[in-house]
Amino acid sequence: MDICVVGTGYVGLVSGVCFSDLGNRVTCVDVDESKIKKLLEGKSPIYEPGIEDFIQKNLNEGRLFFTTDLKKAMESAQIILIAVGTPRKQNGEADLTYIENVAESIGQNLQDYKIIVTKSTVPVGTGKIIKEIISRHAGDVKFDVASNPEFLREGSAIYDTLNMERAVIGVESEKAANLLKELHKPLTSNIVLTDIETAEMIKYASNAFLATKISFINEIANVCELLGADVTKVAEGMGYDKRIGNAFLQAGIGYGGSCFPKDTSALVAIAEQAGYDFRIVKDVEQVNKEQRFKVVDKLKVALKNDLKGKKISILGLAFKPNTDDMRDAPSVDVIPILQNEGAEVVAYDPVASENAQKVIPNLQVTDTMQEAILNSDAIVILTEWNEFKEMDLTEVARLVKQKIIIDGRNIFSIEKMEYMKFYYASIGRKTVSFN
Ligand SMILES: NC(=O)c1ccc[n+]([C@@H]2O[C@H](COP(=O)([O-])OP(=O)(O)OC[C@H]3O[C@@H](n4cnc5c(N)ncnc54)[C@H](O)[C@@H]3O)[C@@H](O)[C@H]2O)c1
Ligand SMILES: O=c1ccn([C@@H]2O[C@H](COP(=O)(O)OP(=O)(O)O[C@H]3O[C@H](CO)[C@@H](O)[C@H](O)[C@H]3O)[C@@H](O)[C@H]2O)c(=O)[nH]1
Repeated sequence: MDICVVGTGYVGLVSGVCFSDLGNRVTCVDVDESKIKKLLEGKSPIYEPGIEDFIQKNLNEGRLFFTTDLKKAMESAQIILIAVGTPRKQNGEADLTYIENVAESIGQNLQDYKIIVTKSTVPVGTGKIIKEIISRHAGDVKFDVASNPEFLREGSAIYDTLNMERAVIGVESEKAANLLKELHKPLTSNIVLTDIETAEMIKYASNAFLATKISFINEIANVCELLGADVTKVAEGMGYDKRIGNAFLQAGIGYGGSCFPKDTSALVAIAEQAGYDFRIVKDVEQVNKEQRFKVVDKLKVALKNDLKGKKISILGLAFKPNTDDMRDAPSVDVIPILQNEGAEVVAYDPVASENAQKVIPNLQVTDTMQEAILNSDAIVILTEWNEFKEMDLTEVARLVKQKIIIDGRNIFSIEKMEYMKFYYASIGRKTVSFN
């Protein structure tokens, strides 16, 4: 098939690259000239393990193209995938400016029948808005709109796409249904065929449910701390029950990233506009907002409320491992508090330092973990990179000034920390103190 993908962020780029690897002819369009220039050189504007090999292979084999020219890109396409951003507005709603602009441009350039598919996460009813905008410009040219929400995770985006658990296809014509089913055939046999509004809702419901699991286990963790129970064991004990499942039960400093925070607040806004008060999701958001500050409280306890002049080593800046994405990362809220309290904050992240310095003022970063923890008064773990899980604690003990670790991601066992004689405060488990 011939596909045009609009937007080369995570979703556009990864779907474009994967569909092209499956033998389709794919042209990816972006208004950002610097991104297209990089992509034409086979370089990825986003950090995603394995993506550059995929880009280069498909560019070389002549199935993958990049351009800033939407008109040219959509000329021979049967399917146009819209994958532009839908960021959060001040009032919590999804901002549809990019979507509406793309719909205008598609309408202005539509010459023959195409299916215009929204992969971006958009409020229920957006498919209708896109259709209206395109119709205004398209004259007599026939087209279909469809919804095909994306479920990939950053850091495992290619794997998630090539091994997708389901494809949700929201359509209003049989022709569109057949073509989109055909497109997804090599990827999954679990195709949920529905109307456009339902498909749009499936995406928000999925993200809000996963966010709910996280806030739920974090509240269990907070109660565990008060009662002396261990949340990691509680999660394990719950997770064997297939009705519950073990995924998304890792307690910590809560969720961040480009999706859960904005999509939960968009769902609250969508419900509100429909006249419904979505109480559970509002509480999920509130719990999550507070959870990231647990590490600050624990650090203050460890350092007896005196952060002034203390060297605090932050390990992990990105919102999760295997990405350099800083959108809604806990580090963005945590680090300025420590700086304001007079601490000397030094941070290390395997890939996100450059992006972090754009959003956290006066952030001092190092090239290695060892430099970051040298003479440290306390280490604070904000992201569970493998490099941190595998750190040599004997070496750490030698480098730091005080053997204090505040772990926002529960990466070490309590037993190991007791054995190594560290002060170790984590989430939802007992604190290991100096004897
Ligand atoms: N990031 C994820 O992991 C993920 C996963 C599933 C769904 N989503 C959803 O997918 C959508 C895209 O997310 P993202 O993280 O890939 O976005 P992003 O913001 O990283 O990238 C969007 C891209 O679209 C480009 N763009 C904007 N207007 C354009 C136009 N008129 N023409 C061409 N290109 C244009 C931008 O320059 C940018 O490169 C969002 O709705 C998001 O909620 C994201
Ligand atoms: O048990 C868990 C699992 C995750 N997280 C946090 O939750 C956030 C989101 O993690 P993850 O879901 O792995 O990353 P995303 O790349 O944001 O992916 C989510 O958001 C995407 C955008 O909508 C969806 O496509 C994916 O299906 C959905 O998992 C991160 O901050 C994680 O640290 C936890 O705190 N505990």
